[in-house]
Amino acid sequence: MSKLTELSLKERPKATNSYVIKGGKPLKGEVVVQGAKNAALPALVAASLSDEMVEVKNVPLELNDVNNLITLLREVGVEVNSKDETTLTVNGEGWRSTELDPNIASKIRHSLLLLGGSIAKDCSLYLPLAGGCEIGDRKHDLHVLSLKNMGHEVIESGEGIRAIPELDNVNHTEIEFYYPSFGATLNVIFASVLRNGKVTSLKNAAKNPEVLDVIQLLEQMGATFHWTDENTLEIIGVDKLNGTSYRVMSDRIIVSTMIAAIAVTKGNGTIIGGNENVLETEVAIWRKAGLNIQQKENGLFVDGNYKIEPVNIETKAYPGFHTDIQPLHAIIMLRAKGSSTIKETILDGRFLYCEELNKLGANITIENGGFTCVNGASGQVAILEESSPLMGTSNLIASDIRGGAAVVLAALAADEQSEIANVYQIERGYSNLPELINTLGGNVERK
Ligand SMILES: CC(=O)N[C@H]1[C@@H](OP(=O)(O)OP(=O)(O)OC[C@H]2O[C@@H](n3ccc(=O)[nH]c3=O)[C@H](O)[C@@H]2O)O[C@H](CO)[C@@H](O)[C@@H]1O
Ligand SMILES: C=C(OP(=O)(O)O)C(=O)O
Repeated sequence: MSKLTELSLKERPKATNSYVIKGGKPLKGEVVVQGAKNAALPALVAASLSDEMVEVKNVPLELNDVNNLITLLREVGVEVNSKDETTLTVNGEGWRSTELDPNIASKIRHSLLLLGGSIAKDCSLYLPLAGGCEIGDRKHDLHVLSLKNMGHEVIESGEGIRAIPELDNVNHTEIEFYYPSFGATLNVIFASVLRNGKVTSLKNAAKNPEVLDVIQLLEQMGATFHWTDENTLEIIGVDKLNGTSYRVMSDRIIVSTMIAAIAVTKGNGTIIGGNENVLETEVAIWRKAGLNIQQKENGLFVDGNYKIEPVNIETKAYPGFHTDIQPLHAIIMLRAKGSSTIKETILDGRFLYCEELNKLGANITIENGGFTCVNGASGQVAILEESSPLMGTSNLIASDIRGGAAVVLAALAADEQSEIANVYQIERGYSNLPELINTLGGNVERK
């Protein structure tokens, strides 16, 4: 078993600054997607709640966010080792009270989950403000209020959050969310699973596939959950969690990325590991738009060589249209005959990528939608009109993970060459986007 040391991290290939994309070719063939970042990150925190070794398989180990979380877990005393290219072993016996390094904690959103983790392990934690994609005001009030409701001390300052477990105060707790926050649901779960004999009831819990994946891992570790109605999750605390081995689900956002890549280049191919059960709303919309998408035994087959009709969408909590997938949907709509709209109701800053698409010749305007987003900011609508064929350009910028990936896909559909900078953002969520695209016959080079 090799240890992921600082040295081995330094020995990783030199960071890529930009991608050079030569467009104009239909993507064809078969491609395999990696494990889901947004399931793997919480799975690693869940695994750290046991004092025994938990093996987590199908972890996208090359991702910047995964490496940052591993560093933070080690800072709090958790032992994390690599077993092979996609498997980590985690042992949480050494959890200790810590103040986390702001340089790392502030780079990722899911550093927030260490709050629930540390409380579960009866350790105090100072967490500098979490980061992640800059896609609007990303609030954390539900995280803080829930932990306080459970009886713990949580002190906020402008720079960070300090959580101090008060396990003697803990009793049965009822919590209700005004919105099914993904991260806050996980924090409630983590802070509750080890409260032996105590029940936490969470109304309006997030039920997205990544949360259900983590629940499945925790059940395998001996945790007890019960859905008392469609949206209320009861967590019945146990006194210990055992070691196990678990495989993280495939990344449904990368599956969607490859669907959009095939669609915008009018190609066809199979995305191995694709499962329409976790993309029901999105796949139904894309079929309505005209894509031929078929579930096969080994994945999703997509034929993009059809006329695309405009379809209007609105992002919503699962099972609604996923906000992370709307930039990829926009790429499919670039081919539509007629205008379409995207209403973003969850995060107010998610349309930065549209400016980059316009540099390639797209015809998108952003309007104030006259509604309020989940985070309280005023909401926007993107209006996508038909445009002339796209033309490559060299001054593209990746603003965030999914917006950045969307711009790469648009450049694939453009004539001539493009270059996109700031791909660190893309590589927080896609370790091998150029390789995935090149496997299908595309041409994306790292620079
Ligand atoms: C690492 C990870 O898995 N990130 C995903 C997760 O982020 P994250 O866990 O941050 O997303 P949430 O579901 O918590 O947030 C969604 C919305 O709720 C608001 N909110 C959230 C918490 C809170 O305490 N108060 C509050 O108002 C946020 O500002 C945002 O407007 O879900 C997002 C929404 O599907 C995705 O875009 C991210 O890819
Ligand atoms: C927004 C995302 O991630 P994060 O919450 O980590 O910024 C994402 O995965 O698209």
